[in-house]
Amino acid sequence: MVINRYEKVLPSIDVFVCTADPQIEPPLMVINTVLSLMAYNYPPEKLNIYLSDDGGSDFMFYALLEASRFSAHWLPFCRKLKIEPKSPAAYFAKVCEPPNDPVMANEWSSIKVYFSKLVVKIALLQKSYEELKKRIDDAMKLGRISAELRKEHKGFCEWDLILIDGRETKAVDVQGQPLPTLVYLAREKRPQYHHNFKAGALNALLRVSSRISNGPIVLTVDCDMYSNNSESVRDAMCFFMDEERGHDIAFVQYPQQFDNITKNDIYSSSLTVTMEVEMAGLDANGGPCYIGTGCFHRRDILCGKKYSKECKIDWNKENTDRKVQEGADVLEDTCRVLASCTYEVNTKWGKEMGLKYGCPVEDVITGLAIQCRGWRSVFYNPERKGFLGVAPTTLLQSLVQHKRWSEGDFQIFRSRYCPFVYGHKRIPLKLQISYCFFLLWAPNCLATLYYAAVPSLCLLKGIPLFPKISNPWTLAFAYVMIAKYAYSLGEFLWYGGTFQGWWNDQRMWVYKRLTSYLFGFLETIFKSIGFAKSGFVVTAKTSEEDVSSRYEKEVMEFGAASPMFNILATVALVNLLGFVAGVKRVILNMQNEDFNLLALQIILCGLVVLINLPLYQGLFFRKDNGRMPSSVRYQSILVAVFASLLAWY
Ligand SMILES: O=c1ccn([C@@H]2O[C@H](COP(=O)(O)OP(=O)(O)O[C@H]3O[C@H](CO)[C@@H](O)[C@H](O)[C@H]3O)[C@@H](O)[C@H]2O)c(=O)[nH]1
Ligand SMILES: [Mn+2]
Repeated sequence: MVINRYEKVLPSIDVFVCTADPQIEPPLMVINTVLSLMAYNYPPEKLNIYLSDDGGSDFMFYALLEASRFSAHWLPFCRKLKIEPKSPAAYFAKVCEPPNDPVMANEWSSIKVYFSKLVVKIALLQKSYEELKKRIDDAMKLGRISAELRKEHKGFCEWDLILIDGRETKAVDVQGQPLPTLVYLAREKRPQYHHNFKAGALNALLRVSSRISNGPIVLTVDCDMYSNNSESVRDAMCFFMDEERGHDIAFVQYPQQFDNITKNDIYSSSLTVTMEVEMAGLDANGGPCYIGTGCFHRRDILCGKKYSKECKIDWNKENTDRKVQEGADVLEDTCRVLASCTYEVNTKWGKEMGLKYGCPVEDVITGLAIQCRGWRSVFYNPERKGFLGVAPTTLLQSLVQHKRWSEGDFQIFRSRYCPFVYGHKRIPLKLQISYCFFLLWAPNCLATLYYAAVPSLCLLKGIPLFPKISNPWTLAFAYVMIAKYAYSLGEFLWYGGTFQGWWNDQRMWVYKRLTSYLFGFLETIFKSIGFAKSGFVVTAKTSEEDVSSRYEKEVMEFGAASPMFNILATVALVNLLGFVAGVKRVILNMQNEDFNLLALQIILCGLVVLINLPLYQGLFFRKDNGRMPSSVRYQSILVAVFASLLAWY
């Protein structure tokens, strides 16, 4: 293996973790991610972990401080027991019994006690912190860490960031082995400067890390995506350090996979087919897109370097060139400037350097630009999953997430980065087309909207839209439909899904098109004429107890009112009315042509009704808090009845 030959010259790596909001991304989850990354099987002096906290929360800082202390116990423990995964929460959730060996068992128990205490401590603190915050006017910003805790570390008062300086001799764990460097960064923000969400955070990290450790390889991870495989760094290095084919590789992308998927995956959030089939397809057509998390980059390329035949890297040189000499205090001063909100004004950051600004999917557009500069990317999907994250656990969260994605993707299509224009002669045609498979999600809503509404409305009046069922051309329709769905079912089952899971996936296919893509489409149009501003709605990673218990039971969660639900409920009701009217018409006029004329339409309507069963249940039959809010119920009944009456006359 390349990696063994290169052990001495392994490049150092800077791992970037982003978090934005301590309320919906609990610090405890974030530090578990950080700890799992610190425990990579990689020389610790070459491993540097950076946490960007866009929430700028004292509380997150405190949790990270605790994590840095805990790591001195946790890392030796991981080494000794060779455990996997190396996120303490994920590990202890899976392994409830100590090992058989009595000495090991002792250690196991004591570390578990330490960790449980840490969990309780942080949980209690967060609880009192949140209570405090609630009581005190938010604007006063008084809800903070107690004075006693503040005295513990100067980072609470000053702008301090290096929690563990791997270069220092005292940065060792309880066994005397070196610890990886750990850095906390809360970049400066001011209302008059756009902070550019995650892209801005990653660019600040790129600059700051270049002063502190300057690793030639950078890994970006979302705060919920803990490392599930401690070999990932070494595996990725094999691609970059390959003597024959490594020189033009810009990034190695792992799939996004999740820890909290239920058996039948009610919101279709496992993205199995996307990750296993579509990403692999992109890989075969020229390289996967960058999807934000679980991705190893070469720093210079991420910062804008163009490809040329001569740029072979010498990993021997790479390592000695990059050593940083300054002491921690000087470094912190330099870094403060680099992370200030004015630093990027009139620079190329966000345009030609680093991650691109102004697009809700900063990752995809940045990856596309890198590929267009002549670089290759690699998709790597090992058997033991590399990263595991938290998938949305309510219908609305899932729809909102897809709105951001489809909107961002469509925005790329309409921008100067459109693969057919910008990618012309830069990337292969097949890759341009593959990109558009995703970039054109949003306008896809129009066809689905038509098929979900018009045939059922026409059915009310008995207007036929499709060929007669006795017409031989119907066979062509039938063939396409049956082949398509049989194929998709086969694909789904092949990758370990269940039949019910596939059915749920079909439902989400319809729902995403009727809401997420529609809103994404409209917002892109509004934005281009200056009516809307870009945002980034962070996906929640926790939920209330009854919500998560419904998620476990795979009961669809509606709960809050949202215009998205209004659309779904109205379409479902129109189809129900259309279906009933169609069936009635056929039964009443048995002898005449009606059946022959309307059969296909009735089948389509019937399928839409069938797929909407959980929605009718939420509208009319459920009593729990997750049912459809009554405002949505009344409004959608009103609109559906009105539309049906219009269609009737
Ligand atoms: O202003 C912000 C907003 C978000 N984030 C972080 O960005 C990450 C992704 O946010 P999340 O709400 O989890 O979005 P997802 O839809 O789950 O993210 C997917 O889609 C994003 C692009 O839309 C990519 O950036 C992500 O890597 C990818 O996992 C999280 O770690 C956030 O903490 C920030 O650091 N600053
Ligand atoms: Mn996420």
